[in-house]
Order: sequence, then structure tokens, then C-alpha cells
Amino acid sequence: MSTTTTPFLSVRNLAKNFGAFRALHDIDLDIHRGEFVCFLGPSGCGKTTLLRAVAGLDLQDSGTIHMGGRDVSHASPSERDFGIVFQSYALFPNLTVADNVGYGLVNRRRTRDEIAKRVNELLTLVGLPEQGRKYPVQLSGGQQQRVALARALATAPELLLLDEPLSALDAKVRERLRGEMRSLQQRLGVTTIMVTHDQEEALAMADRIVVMRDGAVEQVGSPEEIYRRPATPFVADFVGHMTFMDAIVTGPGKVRVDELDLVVANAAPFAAGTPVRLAMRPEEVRTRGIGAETPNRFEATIGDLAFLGSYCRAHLEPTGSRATRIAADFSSNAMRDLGIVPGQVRTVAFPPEALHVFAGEGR
Ligand SMILES: Nc1ncnc2c1ncn2[C@@H]1O[C@H](COP(=O)(O)OP(=O)(O)OP(=O)(O)O)[C@@H](O)[C@H]1O
Repeated sequence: MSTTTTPFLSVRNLAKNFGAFRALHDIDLDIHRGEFVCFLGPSGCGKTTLLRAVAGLDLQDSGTIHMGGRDVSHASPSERDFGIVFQSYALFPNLTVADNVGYGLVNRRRTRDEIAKRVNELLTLVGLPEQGRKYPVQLSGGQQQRVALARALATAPELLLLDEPLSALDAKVRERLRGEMRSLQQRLGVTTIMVTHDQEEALAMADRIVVMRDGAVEQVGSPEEIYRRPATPFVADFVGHMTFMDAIVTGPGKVRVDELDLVVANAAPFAAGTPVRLAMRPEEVRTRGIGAETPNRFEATIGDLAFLGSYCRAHLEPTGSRATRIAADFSSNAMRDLGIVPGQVRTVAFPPEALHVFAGEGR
């Protein structure tokens, strides 16, 4: 996928209000052919509103949308080439699975044999061959969502829109379908936008994630960029877990948190004396291989420990600074090898490159 080619979908300066409520504003976004993009954000941030504007189901108040080089800003949904899957499967209960899948093909001047062949192809594609004669009620939630996906793909649209397609399913089915949908999307190469509030889902499936907040785009990036280099405290907090600490810049690459003097790799824009917010992922706290030369080492008491299956999350209280509590994850191996128990005092370290520095205000 190249970012130098003309984008398949271009959204410019999009805004949408519901009465006095500003649901979307200043949305600029490019999506390239074949990309899988997730709109991610908390409830009410405008993800679905943006998806519906792309589909033409709810027109924006201002701004433009170009699709495949065409200005579709004011086009009706039927004039835009997309398939859509909703959270609630939205299948016709009185039609068989085959008729549901073939529904969009009936008015396209195809013979019954052609439609039957295409429906079989699609049902095989989504792993449901031989199920065409059943009715939706005879299928599980996961199977119904596969049928909805087959129906959305029936006309071979250029764009696939998925509005929380997995959130009504239980965890195991959701995880399996996540992998299947992603590999199907890659095989077909269909440009896809998926709305989700589930960060794990977005990290696992997307080529790029659009993090939204209060009707605007907060950050766009690959899952790795979003996770490793969050542009704002909001993104850092929403995607994955972060400990935030109030700090003061004490010099180039140096900050102080309470009594702790720390070196940081990424404090470039902040002058000495600036209050900043320091952020750190729990899995980055180091507990092993710490020597006299290890930067940012300090002693901390292990506070409460929560067992989370494959790892434990502890809260550390740095010695001499009971106000700061730092989340730290220990693998089951580390727990066993190091004999970590609550109340223990251990030497830990913050790798300088794992500390994120944000402006002190405007959370
Ligand atoms: N038809 C409508 N009339 C009035 N307000 C609306 C309408 N549709 C959406 N909104 C409001 O616009 C905001 C954005 O809604 P939207 O459905 O896009 O959010 P979302 O990010 O998809 O959230 P969720 O994950 O809860 O679905 C919400 O505050 C919602 O209440």
C-alpha cells in the first residue's frame, strides 16, 4: 500500500451538528485503496456519524467527500459503491440465508442461476457453505454476522463499512471472527472502514487507526504508532494502560517527579521549569538486569497485586514518595523467578525511551 498514490477516500473539512450539538468538526482524512482503517474512540465521539456521512446515510452540514476520484458529497447511498454491516445483524428474518445474501443482486439483471452461483461463492468465502436454506434464526450470532458480511460483499463493492460488527458477539467468537474478517479483507483487497470502541480490536485488525474524541480526529497512525507514540495524553490513556505522573523539567532530557530525578529520551520541546505530564506503560517498568549504570533506577514497595491470567499488575510506591503510584506488569515467569509479593521493596527502573512527556495542561 502506498501513501503517495491518490487516496481512494478523501474527507475534507467535514462538520455535522445535531441541533446545537457539534457531532463532527474539522474532519480531514485520507484512506487508501485496500486499507483497513478503524475509527476508534469512546462512546459518543462521532465514529458512527462519520461512517454514516461516508455512506451518505446522514449528510454532513459542510465539507466534502471524494470516493474513487468522484465527488460524492451530496450523492445518495445508492450512488456510492459500498457494502455495510451493522452491529445488530439486520438480516431479513423471513428470507433464507441465500436470499439474504442475494438480496442486493436481484435487481442487477442477473439470471437466477448466476445469483445462486454468486451466493454459493460468497457463503463459501465466509465459511458457511451448505447453509443457504436455513433462516437467520437457525444460526448463531457469529454465523449471522458472517451472512451479513457475505451480503455486504455480494455486489463486490469498492468500500466495505463495518459499524461495530463484532461487539454483540461473545469474546471467543469475536476473537475468531476478527482474524477471519481481517484475512478475508486482505484476500479481497477491499478498502474497509470499521467503527469500534474496542482498542484491542482496532490494534489487532487495522492498518491504520483514526482515534477520535469529541467529534474530531485526535491522531491517525498505524497500531504501533498509536500505541508506542501516542500524540496526546488522551490517546495514551485510551489505547492501552498508562500511568500518568506530574513532573517538572529540570534540564535538557531531565525531569523530576516528587523526589525522583529521571532522564527522558523525548523531552525536546520543554524548557527547564516547565510542568509536564510523564506517562509510562506498565509493561515497560523494568525489574530485571538492573545494575549500577542503569538509568532511572529507584526503590519501590510492591503495593496491591492483581492476578490477570498471563500476568500480574502491581502498583509500585517509590520509596520516599507515597503519593505516586505506578502500575507495573509482571509476567507469570517474573512473578515466579523473582518471588514478587506485596509489601516487598525492590529496585526497579524506567527506561528513558519508554517515558512519554506531554504538556502539563489540557488533559
Ligand atoms: N440523530 C441524532 N440526533 C441527535 N444526536 C445524535 C444523533 N446521532 C448521533 N447523535 C449524537 O452525536 C454524538 C455522536 O454519535 P455517534 O453515534 O457518532 O457516536 P459514536 O462515537 O459512534 O458512539 P457509540 O460508540 O456510542 O456508538 C453522540 O453524542 C450522539 O448522541
